[in-house]
Formats: sequence, C-alpha cells, structure tokens
Amino acid sequence: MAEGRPVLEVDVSLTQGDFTLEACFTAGQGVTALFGRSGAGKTTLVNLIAGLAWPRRGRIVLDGVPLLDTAAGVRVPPHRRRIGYVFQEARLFPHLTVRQNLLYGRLFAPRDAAREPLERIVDLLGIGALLDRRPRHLSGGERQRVAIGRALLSAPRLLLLDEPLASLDAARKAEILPYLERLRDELRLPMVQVSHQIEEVARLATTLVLLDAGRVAAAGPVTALMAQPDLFPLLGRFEAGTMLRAVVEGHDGDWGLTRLATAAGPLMVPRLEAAPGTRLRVRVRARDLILATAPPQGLSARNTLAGEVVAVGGESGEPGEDAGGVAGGDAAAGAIVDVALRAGGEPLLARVTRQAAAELGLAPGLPVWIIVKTVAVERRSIVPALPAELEC
Ligand SMILES: Nc1ncnc2c1ncn2[C@@H]1O[C@H](COP(=O)(O)OP(=O)(O)OP(=O)(O)O)[C@@H](O)[C@H]1O
Repeated sequence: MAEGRPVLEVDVSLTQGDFTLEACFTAGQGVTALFGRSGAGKTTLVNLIAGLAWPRRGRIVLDGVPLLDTAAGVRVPPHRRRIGYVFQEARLFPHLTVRQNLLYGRLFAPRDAAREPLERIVDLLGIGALLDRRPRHLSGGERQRVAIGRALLSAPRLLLLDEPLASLDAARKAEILPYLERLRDELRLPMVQVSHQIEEVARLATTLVLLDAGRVAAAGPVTALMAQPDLFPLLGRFEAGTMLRAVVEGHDGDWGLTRLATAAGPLMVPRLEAAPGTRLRVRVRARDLILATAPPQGLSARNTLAGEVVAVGGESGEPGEDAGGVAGGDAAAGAIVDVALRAGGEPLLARVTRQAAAELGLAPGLPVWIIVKTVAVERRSIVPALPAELEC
C-alpha cells in the first residue's frame, strides 16, 4: 500500500436490534475488501460510510475531510459525501437509455470537481456499443458496468461496491473483474468492496478488513493476512493460499510450459499467452503444496522452492465445512494443520496433515523444500500484477 495519509478513516459503533457493530480501520489507495461471514456487518459498515445509516458514536474521514464526527456534531448528508455506491443489483432506471442513466450520475458531480469525461468512462468500462439501449436489453454484467459508470460520473472520491458481482455467474464475473482492475489502476480511484469470494479479494483488493460478528478481527495488506493461519477460520478454509509476485521469463514451447521468476524461486506453469517481462501474480493454494525436510529427488513435480517454516498454525479440519474439500471430507476434527512458510522473502502457506507435521517435526525456523505441482497452478489463478505503488 502507498505510504502517507489514509484515504479513509473509520471508527464507528452502532446497534441495530441484537447486532452491535464496533469497527475501526483505515484504508489507503487501491481496493479495500470488507470480508466476513453473512451477518458480520459488511453492508451495515458500507451504509455508514455512504451516510445511509447513522452510528450511535463515530468518526468517518475521507481524504482528511470529516464526513461524520458525532463528538464534534459533524454529519455530512449522503449526497454531499462524494461517494459512489454500486449495489448487488444495478438499480438502473428502466425507462432511460444507458447514456441517460450515465448522465444521471453527472447531476451529482459538484461543479468544481475534476470530472472524468463521459467518453473516458465509457471506454474504461467497454460500454460504448450499449449507449442507446435500455437496461432490459443488457446482460447482468453489462448492467453492472453501466451502474459503475453512473457512479463514476458523479466524480466520487471513493467508490463503494456492495457485492456488485454477487448476482452474476462465473463467466460474467470474469468479464467484469478486468474493468474493476482498470478503475483501480488507471483511474486510481480508491474503492471499498464487500465480497464473499476470497478469490475475488485476492485478485482485486490491496487491503483486507476481516469482519467477525460486528468487529474487525484483522485489517492489513491482503497478501500478509491471507498467509496468517490464525485467520483461516474467517477466510474460508479450503481455498486458503497466498499470492506470489512473478515475472514471465520465457516459454518452453516443446513442453507447453511457461517459466516464471519469483522471489521464492523459479516456477513452471502451464503455458501462458504473455510476453517475457510481463508482471503477474500467481495464487498458490495451501492444499497444492507438498513439504519435504530434505531436497527431493526423482519427482514429477516441476517446482521445488527452498524456504523455511514460519509458524505451524491452528488445527483445522472441521467436519462439515467446505463440503467436498479436504476439511469437509473424511478428515476428523484436527486432522489438518496450516503451515506458514517463507521462501525468498515471500509468504507461502501449506496445508498438511497433523500427522505429517508431527513426523517431519515442522516448527518455526525449520528449513523445508516446498513442492508445487505445475498442473495445480490453474490459469485462473494467474492474474495481472498490482501497480508498483499499490504493492505492499
Ligand atoms: N434494520 C435492521 N434492524 C435490525 N438488525 C439489522 C438491520 N439490518 C441488519 N441487521 C442485522 O445486522 C447484522 C449485520 O447485517 P449486515 O447486512 O451488515 O451483514 P453482512 O455482513 O452484510 O451480511 P451478508 O453477507 O449476508 O450481506 C445482521 O445480524 C442483520 O440481521
């Protein structure tokens, strides 16, 4: 994350019915993901930031400007906050064309604000061919892109996204994510995004705020938090893993492989259509790593990284969780442990049986060889790099 003053400072308390929210965090440039179980308080928190709900006590500051300060009697109404809000459903005006829906957003842009031209937003979101259509003639993904465009045309200083991809199928989600990345990287617009999907968070977010029953269980850079075993129960166990920064080194055409350079060591992955020098991030799932305490020989796996154990985490394997996965299958409670690792300065995470951890004597500081099967690294796990200023 970029150094300097946070873009957003939040410190709020609210009670609604039996639920109490006590949340304190700061967010910098880039995308801040609010992640947590259903009912953890994500939408409530986003509504407080937008000014659609009011806390009993609190302070919310955007770009150094207080939007809410109950102690000082500051209460900026929602339409004067310069915050764009995109909901789960696009909520477009059905009787207006796409162009008219977009221009509606413009009505809320202050005269003195730096405004992105309509053409730039249309181009960034790839909606030029849709301008004369009405919403009922758009796909779900197109509708969401228009809703994002409408929010952007109000010249916001912050964009709130409350699960804007939730109602879309996997193909439509994959279609929209690159546009959200363009907003993050080209418009440099800070975003707060509610998400249930850890893959989505890993790909898009730079900061993670983990909510648990109305409280912030942890907040910080996504990569660091995703490698912390004690947080896995809140992250969704089965897909635990980390992101490795990588650069395409070259292709091995005869074998259909691509060579990546990472700080952790070289990595062979199934061939990518990316030129040498392209910067990427590779999501390596904890369940795809094998650990050895001696240099392995005669392996079919192509990748062996040298590293060391950082921590042997909480026991996992709660029956019933993540049905169909390791933890939800035959494993008895406590059969599996998560092992935090470091290789060449990069955090990695392995999920192994408690028996293996005991037999190998896994403990902090122990040197290990980390084996990554090439075929375990799927194409969808390889995503564009973050811009340098958003890297942690
Ligand atoms: N108007 C309300 N009155 C009373 N309780 C409410 C109200 N709105 C929400 N709640 C409760 O507040 C808690 C937090 O709700 P919230 O919608 O913020 O959770 P969430 O993390 O966004 O959940 P989800 O992922 O399911 O959308 C829940 O227990 C919910 O039942």
